Amino acid sequence: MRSFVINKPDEVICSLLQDKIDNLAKPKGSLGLLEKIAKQVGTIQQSLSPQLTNPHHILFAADHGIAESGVSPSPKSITWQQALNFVEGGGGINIFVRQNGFKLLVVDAGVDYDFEADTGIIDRKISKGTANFLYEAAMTEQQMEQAINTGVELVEQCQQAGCNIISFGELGIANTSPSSIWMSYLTGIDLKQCVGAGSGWASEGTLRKYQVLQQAVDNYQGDSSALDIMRYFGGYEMVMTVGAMLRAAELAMIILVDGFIMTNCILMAAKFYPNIINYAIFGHQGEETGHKLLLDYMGVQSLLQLQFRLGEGTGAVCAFPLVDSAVRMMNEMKSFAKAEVTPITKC
Ligand SMILES: O=C(O)c1ccc[n+]([C@@H]2O[C@H](COP(=O)([O-])O)[C@@H](O)[C@H]2O)c1
Ligand SMILES: Cc1cc2nc[nH]c2cc1C
Repeated sequence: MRSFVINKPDEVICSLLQDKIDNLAKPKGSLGLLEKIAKQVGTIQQSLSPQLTNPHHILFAADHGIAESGVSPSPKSITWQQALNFVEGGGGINIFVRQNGFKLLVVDAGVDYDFEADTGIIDRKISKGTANFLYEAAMTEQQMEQAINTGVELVEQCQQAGCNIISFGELGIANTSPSSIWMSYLTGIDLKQCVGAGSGWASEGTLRKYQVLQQAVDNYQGDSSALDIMRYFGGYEMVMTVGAMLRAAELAMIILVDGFIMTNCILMAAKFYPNIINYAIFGHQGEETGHKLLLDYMGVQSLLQLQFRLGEGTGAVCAFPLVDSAVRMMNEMKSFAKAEVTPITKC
Protein backbone atom coordinates (compact mmCIF):
# COMPACT_ATOMS: atom_id res chain seq x y z
CA MET A 1 0.00 0.00 0.00
CA ARG A 2 1.24 3.55 -0.72
CA SER A 3 2.37 5.44 2.34
CA PHE A 4 0.68 8.37 4.06
CA VAL A 5 1.97 11.03 6.44
CA ILE A 6 -0.58 11.44 9.20
CA ASN A 7 0.66 13.62 12.02
CA LYS A 8 -1.04 14.08 15.33
CA PRO A 9 -2.33 17.69 15.26
CA ASP A 10 -0.10 20.02 17.32
CA GLU A 11 -1.65 20.17 20.81
CA VAL A 12 -0.02 23.46 21.88
CA ILE A 13 -3.24 25.22 20.88
CA CYS A 14 -5.36 23.03 23.20
CA SER A 15 -4.90 25.20 26.29
CA LEU A 16 -5.83 28.35 24.32
CA LEU A 17 -8.93 26.61 22.98
CA GLN A 18 -9.86 25.48 26.49
CA ASP A 19 -9.41 29.04 27.84
CA LYS A 20 -11.65 30.42 25.12
CA ILE A 21 -14.31 27.76 25.77
CA ASP A 22 -14.15 28.28 29.54
CA ASN A 23 -14.53 32.05 29.16
CA LEU A 24 -17.73 31.81 27.14
CA ALA A 25 -20.78 33.00 29.06
CA LYS A 26 -21.80 29.66 30.56
CA PRO A 27 -20.77 27.47 33.48
CA LYS A 28 -17.55 25.61 32.67
CA GLY A 29 -18.18 22.37 30.79
CA SER A 30 -21.91 22.99 30.54
CA LEU A 31 -22.02 22.31 26.79
CA GLY A 32 -20.55 18.87 27.42
CA LEU A 33 -19.60 16.90 24.33
CA LEU A 34 -19.97 19.98 22.10
CA GLU A 35 -17.05 21.52 23.97
CA LYS A 36 -15.00 18.40 23.28
CA ILE A 37 -15.87 18.55 19.58
CA ALA A 38 -15.06 22.28 19.43
CA LYS A 39 -11.65 21.56 20.92
CA GLN A 40 -11.03 18.70 18.51
CA VAL A 41 -12.01 20.75 15.45
CA GLY A 42 -9.97 23.75 16.67
CA THR A 43 -6.95 21.49 17.17
CA ILE A 44 -7.29 19.89 13.72
CA GLN A 45 -7.57 23.33 12.11
CA GLN A 46 -5.07 24.99 14.50
CA SER A 47 -7.56 27.79 14.96
CA LEU A 48 -9.48 29.42 17.81
CA SER A 49 -12.19 30.26 15.27
CA PRO A 50 -12.62 27.05 13.27
CA GLN A 51 -14.80 26.92 10.15
CA LEU A 52 -16.63 24.14 8.34
CA THR A 53 -16.50 24.55 4.58
CA ASN A 54 -18.19 22.74 1.68
CA PRO A 55 -19.08 19.43 3.35
CA HIS A 56 -18.94 16.45 0.99
CA HIS A 57 -20.30 12.93 1.38
CA ILE A 58 -18.77 10.10 -0.63
CA LEU A 59 -20.89 6.96 -0.86
CA PHE A 60 -18.99 3.93 -2.15
CA ALA A 61 -21.01 1.01 -3.55
CA ALA A 62 -19.86 -2.51 -4.38
CA ASP A 63 -20.91 -6.15 -4.48
CA HIS A 64 -19.48 -9.09 -2.57
CA GLY A 65 -18.80 -12.65 -3.72
CA ILE A 66 -19.75 -13.93 -0.26
CA ALA A 67 -23.37 -12.88 -0.99
CA GLU A 68 -23.77 -16.10 -3.01
CA SER A 69 -23.20 -18.09 0.23
CA GLY A 70 -26.44 -16.85 1.77
CA VAL A 71 -25.05 -14.44 4.38
CA SER A 72 -27.51 -11.62 3.65
CA PRO A 73 -31.32 -11.65 3.75
CA SER A 74 -31.35 -9.05 0.97
CA PRO A 75 -31.14 -9.80 -2.76
CA LYS A 76 -27.85 -8.72 -4.32
CA SER A 77 -29.67 -6.68 -6.99
CA ILE A 78 -30.48 -4.10 -4.29
CA THR A 79 -26.91 -2.80 -4.58
CA TRP A 80 -27.32 -1.54 -8.15
CA GLN A 81 -30.96 -0.58 -7.73
CA GLN A 82 -30.27 1.48 -4.63
CA ALA A 83 -27.20 3.12 -6.22
CA LEU A 84 -29.48 4.42 -8.97
CA ASN A 85 -31.99 5.52 -6.35
CA PHE A 86 -29.26 7.62 -4.68
CA VAL A 87 -28.39 9.53 -7.84
CA GLU A 88 -32.08 10.14 -8.37
CA GLY A 89 -32.34 11.58 -4.86
CA GLY A 90 -34.66 8.99 -3.29
CA GLY A 91 -32.57 7.23 -0.64
CA GLY A 92 -32.37 7.78 3.10
CA ILE A 93 -29.00 9.47 2.74
CA ASN A 94 -30.43 11.90 0.19
CA ILE A 95 -32.70 13.45 2.82
CA PHE A 96 -29.82 14.18 5.14
CA VAL A 97 -27.32 15.45 2.58
CA ARG A 98 -29.94 17.85 1.21
CA GLN A 99 -30.95 18.96 4.69
CA ASN A 100 -27.36 19.67 5.73
CA GLY A 101 -25.94 21.12 2.50
CA PHE A 102 -23.59 18.26 1.63
CA LYS A 103 -22.45 17.55 -1.92
CA LEU A 104 -23.06 13.84 -2.58
CA LEU A 105 -20.76 11.67 -4.69
CA VAL A 106 -22.08 8.18 -5.46
CA VAL A 107 -19.20 5.96 -6.54
CA ASP A 108 -19.37 2.57 -8.25
CA ALA A 109 -16.42 0.87 -6.59
CA GLY A 110 -17.35 -2.58 -7.89
CA VAL A 111 -21.07 -3.11 -8.43
CA ASP A 112 -22.04 -6.23 -10.36
CA TYR A 113 -24.05 -4.31 -12.93
CA ASP A 114 -23.47 -2.32 -16.12
CA PHE A 115 -24.74 1.17 -15.43
CA GLU A 116 -25.48 3.40 -18.38
CA ALA A 117 -22.98 6.19 -18.96
CA ASP A 118 -25.13 9.15 -17.95
CA THR A 119 -26.56 8.10 -14.57
CA GLY A 120 -24.46 10.45 -12.44
CA ILE A 121 -22.79 7.50 -10.70
CA ILE A 122 -19.02 8.01 -10.68
CA ASP A 123 -17.47 5.01 -12.44
CA ARG A 124 -14.50 3.61 -10.53
CA LYS A 125 -15.53 -0.04 -10.93
CA ILE A 126 -12.63 -2.33 -10.08
CA SER A 127 -14.48 -5.46 -11.10
CA LYS A 128 -18.04 -6.70 -10.92
CA GLY A 129 -17.93 -7.61 -7.25
CA THR A 130 -15.25 -9.35 -5.22
CA ALA A 131 -14.50 -13.08 -5.30
CA ASN A 132 -16.10 -15.26 -2.62
CA PHE A 133 -13.76 -15.27 0.39
CA LEU A 134 -15.23 -18.55 1.57
CA TYR A 135 -12.98 -20.15 -1.07
CA GLU A 136 -10.40 -17.57 -2.19
CA ALA A 137 -9.13 -14.03 -1.63
CA ALA A 138 -11.79 -11.39 -2.29
CA MET A 139 -9.35 -9.30 -4.33
CA THR A 140 -5.80 -9.28 -5.66
CA GLU A 141 -3.07 -7.03 -4.33
CA GLN A 142 -3.36 -4.93 -7.45
CA GLN A 143 -7.09 -4.48 -7.00
CA MET A 144 -6.54 -3.49 -3.37
CA GLU A 145 -3.97 -0.87 -4.44
CA GLN A 146 -6.37 0.45 -7.06
CA ALA A 147 -9.12 0.77 -4.44
CA ILE A 148 -6.86 2.62 -1.99
CA ASN A 149 -5.62 4.98 -4.70
CA THR A 150 -9.14 5.68 -5.95
CA GLY A 151 -10.24 6.66 -2.44
CA VAL A 152 -7.25 9.01 -2.29
CA GLU A 153 -8.05 10.58 -5.65
CA LEU A 154 -11.70 11.23 -4.80
CA VAL A 155 -10.89 12.88 -1.46
CA GLU A 156 -8.38 15.13 -3.21
CA GLN A 157 -11.15 16.24 -5.57
CA CYS A 158 -13.34 17.15 -2.59
CA GLN A 159 -10.54 19.04 -0.88
CA GLN A 160 -9.80 20.97 -4.08
CA ALA A 161 -13.47 21.96 -4.13
CA GLY A 162 -12.93 23.64 -0.75
CA CYS A 163 -14.18 20.85 1.51
CA ASN A 164 -12.68 20.56 4.98
CA ILE A 165 -15.24 18.19 6.52
CA ILE A 166 -16.04 14.92 4.81
CA SER A 167 -18.25 11.96 5.57
CA PHE A 168 -18.26 8.51 4.05
CA GLY A 169 -21.00 6.02 3.47
CA GLU A 170 -21.38 2.64 1.82
CA LEU A 171 -23.82 0.41 0.05
CA GLY A 172 -23.11 -3.26 -0.61
CA ILE A 173 -25.34 -6.24 0.00
CA ALA A 174 -23.48 -8.67 2.31
CA ASN A 175 -20.91 -6.11 3.50
CA THR A 176 -21.66 -6.60 7.20
CA SER A 177 -19.98 -10.03 6.69
CA PRO A 178 -16.49 -8.81 5.74
CA SER A 179 -16.90 -6.08 8.36
CA SER A 180 -17.50 -8.67 11.10
CA ILE A 181 -14.42 -10.62 10.05
CA TRP A 182 -12.26 -7.47 9.94
CA MET A 183 -13.52 -6.57 13.40
CA SER A 184 -12.78 -9.98 14.86
CA TYR A 185 -9.25 -10.12 13.44
CA LEU A 186 -8.38 -6.53 14.30
CA THR A 187 -9.80 -6.49 17.83
CA GLY A 188 -9.32 -10.12 18.87
CA ILE A 189 -13.00 -10.26 19.85
CA ASP A 190 -14.62 -13.65 19.22
CA LEU A 191 -16.25 -13.74 15.76
CA LYS A 192 -19.63 -14.70 17.19
CA GLN A 193 -19.84 -11.40 19.07
CA CYS A 194 -19.01 -9.50 15.87
CA VAL A 195 -21.75 -11.04 13.70
CA GLY A 196 -25.21 -9.50 13.67
CA ALA A 197 -28.49 -9.20 11.80
CA GLY A 198 -27.10 -7.01 9.01
CA SER A 199 -29.92 -5.80 6.79
CA GLY A 200 -32.48 -7.83 8.71
CA TRP A 201 -31.84 -11.45 9.69
CA ALA A 202 -33.75 -12.92 12.62
CA SER A 203 -31.71 -15.01 15.06
CA GLU A 204 -31.63 -18.23 12.96
CA GLY A 205 -30.37 -16.41 9.88
CA THR A 206 -27.73 -14.63 11.94
CA LEU A 207 -26.54 -18.01 13.28
CA ARG A 208 -26.26 -19.43 9.73
CA LYS A 209 -24.37 -16.31 8.67
CA TYR A 210 -21.96 -16.76 11.58
CA GLN A 211 -21.37 -20.42 10.61
CA VAL A 212 -20.50 -19.45 7.03
CA LEU A 213 -18.14 -16.73 8.24
CA GLN A 214 -16.49 -19.06 10.75
CA GLN A 215 -15.92 -21.52 7.90
CA ALA A 216 -14.33 -18.76 5.83
CA VAL A 217 -12.01 -17.90 8.72
CA ASP A 218 -11.15 -21.60 9.17
CA ASN A 219 -10.33 -21.88 5.45
CA TYR A 220 -8.11 -18.77 5.46
CA GLN A 221 -4.41 -19.55 5.23
CA GLY A 222 -2.86 -16.08 5.04
CA ASP A 223 -0.54 -14.37 7.50
CA SER A 224 -3.31 -12.58 9.47
CA SER A 225 -1.62 -9.17 9.03
CA ALA A 226 -4.02 -6.22 8.79
CA LEU A 227 -3.02 -5.74 5.14
CA ASP A 228 -3.80 -9.34 4.26
CA ILE A 229 -7.08 -9.35 6.18
CA MET A 230 -8.11 -6.16 4.37
CA ARG A 231 -7.41 -7.73 0.98
CA TYR A 232 -8.60 -11.29 1.60
CA PHE A 233 -11.97 -10.46 3.15
CA GLY A 234 -12.54 -6.84 2.16
CA GLY A 235 -15.00 -5.26 -0.18
CA TYR A 236 -13.97 -2.70 -2.79
CA GLU A 237 -16.18 -0.04 -1.17
CA MET A 238 -14.53 -0.75 2.19
CA VAL A 239 -10.94 -0.62 0.91
CA MET A 240 -11.72 2.54 -1.08
CA THR A 241 -13.02 4.05 2.14
CA VAL A 242 -9.82 3.12 3.98
CA GLY A 243 -7.77 4.94 1.32
CA ALA A 244 -10.16 7.88 1.37
CA MET A 245 -10.08 8.19 5.17
CA LEU A 246 -6.28 8.03 5.24
CA ARG A 247 -5.95 10.77 2.64
CA ALA A 248 -8.56 12.91 4.41
CA ALA A 249 -6.56 12.71 7.64
CA GLU A 250 -3.34 13.44 5.76
CA LEU A 251 -5.02 16.60 4.44
CA ALA A 252 -6.17 17.48 7.98
CA MET A 253 -9.84 17.23 7.07
CA ILE A 254 -12.49 16.35 9.64
CA ILE A 255 -13.81 12.83 9.07
CA LEU A 256 -17.40 11.98 10.04
CA VAL A 257 -17.72 8.26 10.74
CA ASP A 258 -20.97 6.35 10.18
CA GLY A 259 -22.12 2.90 11.32
CA PHE A 260 -20.71 -0.61 11.67
CA ILE A 261 -19.06 -0.89 8.26
CA MET A 262 -17.50 2.58 8.24
CA THR A 263 -16.27 2.14 11.83
CA ASN A 264 -14.49 -1.03 10.73
CA CYS A 265 -12.89 0.95 7.90
CA ILE A 266 -11.48 3.55 10.26
CA LEU A 267 -10.33 0.77 12.60
CA MET A 268 -8.47 -0.79 9.65
CA ALA A 269 -6.99 2.60 8.72
CA ALA A 270 -5.94 3.12 12.35
CA LYS A 271 -4.08 -0.20 12.35
CA PHE A 272 -1.79 1.33 9.70
CA TYR A 273 -1.82 4.95 10.94
CA PRO A 274 -3.10 5.28 14.54
CA ASN A 275 -3.03 9.11 14.39
CA ILE A 276 -6.03 9.05 12.04
CA ILE A 277 -8.30 8.81 15.10
CA ASN A 278 -7.53 12.44 15.95
CA TYR A 279 -9.36 13.52 12.79
CA ALA A 280 -12.44 11.34 13.32
CA ILE A 281 -15.80 12.30 14.79
CA PHE A 282 -18.01 9.28 15.40
CA GLY A 283 -21.51 10.24 14.33
CA HIS A 284 -23.72 7.42 15.45
CA GLN A 285 -23.76 4.18 17.41
CA GLY A 286 -25.96 1.80 15.48
CA GLU A 287 -27.97 -1.33 16.16
CA GLU A 288 -25.68 -3.84 14.44
CA THR A 289 -24.31 -6.32 16.97
CA GLY A 290 -20.72 -5.47 17.46
CA HIS A 291 -20.91 -1.73 16.78
CA LYS A 292 -20.99 -0.75 20.45
CA LEU A 293 -18.28 -3.31 21.22
CA LEU A 294 -16.18 -1.83 18.44
CA LEU A 295 -16.61 1.76 19.62
CA ASP A 296 -15.77 0.66 23.16
CA TYR A 297 -12.69 -1.19 21.92
CA MET A 298 -11.55 2.00 20.19
CA GLY A 299 -12.33 4.04 23.32
CA VAL A 300 -14.58 6.46 21.46
CA GLN A 301 -18.10 7.78 21.93
CA SER A 302 -20.58 8.57 19.20
CA LEU A 303 -22.58 11.80 19.17
CA LEU A 304 -25.88 10.11 18.39
CA GLN A 305 -27.66 6.88 19.22
CA LEU A 306 -30.77 6.74 17.06
CA GLN A 307 -31.13 2.97 16.51
CA PHE A 308 -30.11 3.28 12.84
CA ARG A 309 -28.88 0.25 10.92
CA LEU A 310 -29.12 1.57 7.40
CA GLY A 311 -25.56 2.54 6.55
CA GLU A 312 -25.17 4.86 3.51
CA GLY A 313 -23.52 7.37 5.85
CA THR A 314 -26.86 8.36 7.41
CA GLY A 315 -25.57 8.38 11.00
CA ALA A 316 -22.54 10.45 10.04
CA VAL A 317 -24.45 13.15 8.15
CA CYS A 318 -27.13 13.33 10.87
CA ALA A 319 -24.40 14.24 13.34
CA PHE A 320 -23.18 17.17 11.23
CA PRO A 321 -25.50 19.79 12.81
CA LEU A 322 -23.93 19.06 16.20
CA VAL A 323 -20.44 19.64 14.83
CA ASP A 324 -21.77 22.84 13.27
CA SER A 325 -23.19 23.87 16.65
CA ALA A 326 -19.79 23.29 18.28
CA VAL A 327 -18.12 25.52 15.70
CA ARG A 328 -20.82 28.19 16.07
CA MET A 329 -20.26 28.14 19.82
CA MET A 330 -16.63 29.09 19.18
CA ASN A 331 -17.48 31.87 16.74
CA GLU A 332 -20.79 33.31 17.88
CA MET A 333 -21.02 32.95 21.62
CA LYS A 334 -19.81 35.88 23.71
CA SER A 335 -17.27 35.65 26.50
CA PHE A 336 -18.29 36.73 30.03
CA ALA A 337 -16.40 39.99 29.48
CA LYS A 338 -17.94 40.82 26.09
CA ALA A 339 -21.43 39.91 27.25
CA GLU A 340 -20.88 41.89 30.47
CA VAL A 341 -21.91 38.91 32.56
CA THR A 342 -20.28 38.40 35.96
CA PRO A 343 -17.85 35.47 35.67
CA ILE A 344 -18.18 32.51 38.03
CA THR A 345 -15.25 32.45 40.46
CA LYS A 346 -16.27 29.80 43.03
CA CYS A 347 -15.66 26.12 42.43
O1 LIG B 1 -23.77 0.72 8.73
C1 LIG B 1 -24.39 -0.06 9.44
O2 LIG B 1 -24.32 -0.01 10.66
C2 LIG B 1 -25.26 -1.10 8.74
C3 LIG B 1 -25.82 -2.12 9.50
C4 LIG B 1 -26.60 -3.05 8.84
C5 LIG B 1 -26.81 -2.98 7.46
N1 LIG B 1 -26.23 -1.99 6.75
C6 LIG B 1 -26.47 -1.89 5.27
O3 LIG B 1 -27.05 -3.09 4.80
C7 LIG B 1 -26.21 -3.74 3.84
C8 LIG B 1 -25.44 -4.84 4.50
O4 LIG B 1 -26.28 -5.73 5.18
P1 LIG B 1 -26.14 -7.29 4.82
O5 LIG B 1 -27.20 -7.96 5.63
O6 LIG B 1 -26.45 -7.41 3.35
O7 LIG B 1 -24.76 -7.66 5.17
C9 LIG B 1 -25.27 -2.68 3.32
O8 LIG B 1 -25.78 -2.13 2.13
C10 LIG B 1 -25.22 -1.65 4.44
O9 LIG B 1 -25.25 -0.36 3.93
C11 LIG B 1 -25.48 -1.04 7.38
C1 LIG C 1 -33.28 -1.58 0.88
C2 LIG C 1 -31.86 -1.44 1.35
C3 LIG C 1 -31.26 -0.17 1.37
C4 LIG C 1 -29.92 -0.05 1.80
N1 LIG C 1 -29.12 0.99 1.92
C5 LIG C 1 -27.94 0.57 2.37
N2 LIG C 1 -28.01 -0.73 2.52
C6 LIG C 1 -29.21 -1.18 2.18
C7 LIG C 1 -29.79 -2.43 2.18
C8 LIG C 1 -31.12 -2.57 1.77
C9 LIG C 1 -31.72 -3.95 1.76
